[in-house]
Amino acid sequence: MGVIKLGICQMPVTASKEQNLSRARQMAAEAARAGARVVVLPEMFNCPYQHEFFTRFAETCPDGDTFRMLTSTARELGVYLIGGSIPEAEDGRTYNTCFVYGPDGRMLGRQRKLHLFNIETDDLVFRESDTLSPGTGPPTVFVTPLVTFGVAICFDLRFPELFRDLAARGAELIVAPAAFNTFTGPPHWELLLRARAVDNQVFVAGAGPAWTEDSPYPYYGHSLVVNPWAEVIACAGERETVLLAEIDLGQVAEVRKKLPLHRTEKSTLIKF
Ligand SMILES: O=C(O)CCC(=O)C(=O)O
Repeated sequence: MGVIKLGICQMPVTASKEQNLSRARQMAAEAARAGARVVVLPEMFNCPYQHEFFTRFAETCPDGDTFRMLTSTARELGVYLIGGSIPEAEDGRTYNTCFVYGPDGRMLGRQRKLHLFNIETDDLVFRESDTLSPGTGPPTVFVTPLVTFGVAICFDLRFPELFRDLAARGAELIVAPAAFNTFTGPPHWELLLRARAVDNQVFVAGAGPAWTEDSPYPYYGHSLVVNPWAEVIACAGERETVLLAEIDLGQVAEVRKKLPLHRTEKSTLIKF
């Protein structure tokens, strides 16, 4: 059980795809220079979180500038690159998809967002399902020589059964590329990440875009890494930053030994 360094690129997202790709690459390089072996980008890192951009910026795997950037960055830096998410076009639909690359630049797999973010409050109205389609099928667990991890995208954080499933299938780390906002972020973001960590006794890492004065969306930032005891071990503010965290994977077994939640007998149903 090793200790790995994780780097989260809390980057600004602009209306220029080219600029977003180059910033993602630069920040991933900064994380790798600081020793990160696993680098994470935020949700919709190549595209503003707005409907008109989802279809306009969508790419079909494996062709497109974003795929080329992700594969060459992972290979040149020799890192596992968890490519946040991008709008992915397939069969006339658009998905919110995370593509994951190994240190040799090979794509290891993809994870589509399973639960679409629909919200209607006084502060924020947004319906992802107006333009995007949800992923289907069981979520992927990525088994690598470094770490076994799963990916859940943003709103997926609100569905504990997804995290339980990933943990039950061996994930020691669950990475959540996200784009929380300044309304639901303050009351819910840290709470959700810590809750998913304490439920499942895993590391949880959330990666959001940075807030800027001219952000096209009220990004919350505050990328966060939580250990299996639900303690925050690294936390960003709202601004652009590369957030680094040392992840001691031995803590997963340690915490599970101290508090064996998932080995207890199923409770007996008593009928009165
Ligand atoms: O769940 C929330 O409050 C935010 C979710 C979100 O922004 C997203 O899924 O993109």
